[in-house]
Amino acid sequence: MRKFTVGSRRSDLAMTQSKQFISSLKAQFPDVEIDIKEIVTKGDRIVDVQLSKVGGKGLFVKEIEQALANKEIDMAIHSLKDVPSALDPEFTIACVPEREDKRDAFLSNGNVAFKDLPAGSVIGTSSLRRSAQLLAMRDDVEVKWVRGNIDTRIKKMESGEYDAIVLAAAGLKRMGWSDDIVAEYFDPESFIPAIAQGALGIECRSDDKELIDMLKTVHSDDDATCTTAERTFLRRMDGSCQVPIGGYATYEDGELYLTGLIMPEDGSEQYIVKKSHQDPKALGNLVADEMERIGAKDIIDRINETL
Ligand SMILES: NCc1[nH]cc(CCC(=O)O)c1CC(=O)O
Repeated sequence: MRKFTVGSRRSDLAMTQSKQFISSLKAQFPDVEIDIKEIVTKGDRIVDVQLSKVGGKGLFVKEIEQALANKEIDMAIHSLKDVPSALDPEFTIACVPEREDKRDAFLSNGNVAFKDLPAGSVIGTSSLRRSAQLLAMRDDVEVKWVRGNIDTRIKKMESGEYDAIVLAAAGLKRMGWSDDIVAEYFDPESFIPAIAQGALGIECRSDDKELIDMLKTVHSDDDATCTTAERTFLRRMDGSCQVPIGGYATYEDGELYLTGLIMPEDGSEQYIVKKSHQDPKALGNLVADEMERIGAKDIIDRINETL
C-alpha cells in the first residue's frame, strides 16, 4: 500500500486544516498511511510588511509546488483563496472539500457592531478588499495594516493597538474559536468575501491518478462549482491579493449565481455585478464581461500597472 505525504504550511491554521482534511480522507481509507511535511513559504517568511506590497501571485504556494514536483510530497492542502487562479498544467486542484463559512467576521473591543464603532476607531486588516469595503461604509474610521496569524491579530486588537479587526469566519471556525468573540458576521451580499474564501483546495500532480481517484470521495461538487465560477472571474480580471476584488457564488433555488466586486482602494466607488448561468466558467466569464463593459476592469489594470 502506498504511503502519502501531505505538504502544509506550518501556521496553526494551515496545520489544523491539514489535519482535519487528513482525518476526513482517513475515514474513507482507514488503512492508508498519511503523514505531514511542514513547508515554509515566502508568504510565511515575510511577516513585517504589507503582503499586498510584496506582490507576486502565489506567495504561499510556490515552495509547495516545488515539493510536489520533486515528489517530496503527494498533495498540498491550501486555503483556496491563496492559490493563484491559473495553475501550471503539471498540477491540479483535484478536490474541493465542503466549504466552511465564506463570510468575513468583524471583531471589536467591547464587541460593538461596525456601525456603532466610535468615529476615529482604528480597524486592522491587510486586505485591500476589506479595507475598501469598510471605508465605503464609513469614512470616519481609519484602516491600519495588520499581519500575523489569527491569534496574533486578536492579541494586537485586545492590547489596544486596534479597536477592531476583520478576519475570515472560516479560519476562526476551523481553529475552534467560539462565536462569542465575533461582534458580527458581515452579510456576504453587502460585504463581498474574497474569491474562494472558506474553501480548501487539494493540489496534487496531474498524473497521480490513484490519488485523484481517492480525493473524489471527499470532494464537494457544489463547492467546486461555486469556486470555479469565482476563480474564473478572478483570472479574467487579472486579480490577486494586490487589488480590491471579491466575489462569491451560491445556489439560489437550484440556480447558480455569481456576485463580483471591484473597487478602487479608497472605497470611493463600488462595482457589483450579479449574474446567473448553469455553467461555472461561463458564469465567471459573464460577470467578467460585464465588469469590462462598465469600466471596472480599468481600475485593476491601473493598479496592476503600478506594481
Ligand atoms: N490570506 C490569508 C488567509 N488565507 C485563508 C484565510 C482564512 C481561511 C479561509 O478563507 O479559508 C486567511 C486569513 C484571513 O483572511 O483572515
